[in-house]
Amino acid sequence: MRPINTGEQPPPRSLTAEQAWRATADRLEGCVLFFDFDGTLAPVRDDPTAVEPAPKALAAINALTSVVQRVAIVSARPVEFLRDRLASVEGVDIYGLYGLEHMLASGETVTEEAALPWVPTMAELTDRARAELPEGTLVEYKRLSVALHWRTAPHLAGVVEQWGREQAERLGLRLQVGRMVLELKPPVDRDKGMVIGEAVRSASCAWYFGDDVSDIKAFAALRAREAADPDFFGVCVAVANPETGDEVSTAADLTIESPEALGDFLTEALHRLT
Ligand SMILES: O=P(O)(O)OC[C@H]1O[C@H](O[C@H]2O[C@H](CO)[C@@H](O)[C@H](O)[C@H]2O)[C@H](O)[C@@H](O)[C@@H]1O
Repeated sequence: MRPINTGEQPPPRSLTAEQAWRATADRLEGCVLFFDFDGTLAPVRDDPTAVEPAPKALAAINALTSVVQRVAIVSARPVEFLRDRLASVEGVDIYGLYGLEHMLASGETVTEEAALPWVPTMAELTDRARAELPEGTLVEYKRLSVALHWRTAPHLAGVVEQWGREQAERLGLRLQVGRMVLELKPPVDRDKGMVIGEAVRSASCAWYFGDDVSDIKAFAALRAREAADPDFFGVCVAVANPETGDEVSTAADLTIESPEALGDFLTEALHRLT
């Protein structure tokens, strides 16, 4: 299947973790750490409701919140889900549904107004998907988007993709591919790249950790910020997996083997930065 919404792939550059942490140490007060959730912080599971962040990564993030200026999660999941999974971490900002939702410091969740008229469409689409798609498809309703999963029935990939494309055409929705999933979203201009582009305007340094093609736009936003301001230091980190192939790693500066290995990497980072 042809990838959708992958964004521009920036050229790779040569950077070691050691060099990256050293440059970060010089800019700690203006440094933001961004993390994707599924496949990055949380190991992939068959059941999307059963995932939990890797404990070591979570513990390191908790400690890092008082070392850098800001830590934020940027995910396709709803804010409510992320808030529940990250309940043990204090001081983390949350952007959900590709930035259609975000959580304020007060704890209140704000939804992008342009997306609200699409709530009924998503509910109807969910009902239709559950009625029409073959058994084995997992339909995940997320209020402002619908994810169609085939992880436990890989043979259904083609049928589900075809159905999703037809519905997107019929309803005027946008598509986002992911790891054994196709997501239908409102036609509202909001993606991880836009979230990052806005969030790093006043930062002097930022890291983005991601595993999937939707994260490449976030990488591109860091590259763009760096191109506009040579003093800004951005680091793109891929969390490897066999499903996405090397598309994300190719666009990244550094690659980490798994969410569990991310825990080790962040623990090491804590030692380097404190
Ligand atoms: O932006 P992310 O935080 O990376 O979210 C992307 C999608 O993650 C979830 O699906 C993926 O993880 C599931 C649980 O491990 C797995 O079963 C599924 O195959 C993966 O695609 C989530 O369920 C989706 O809604 C997100 O779009």
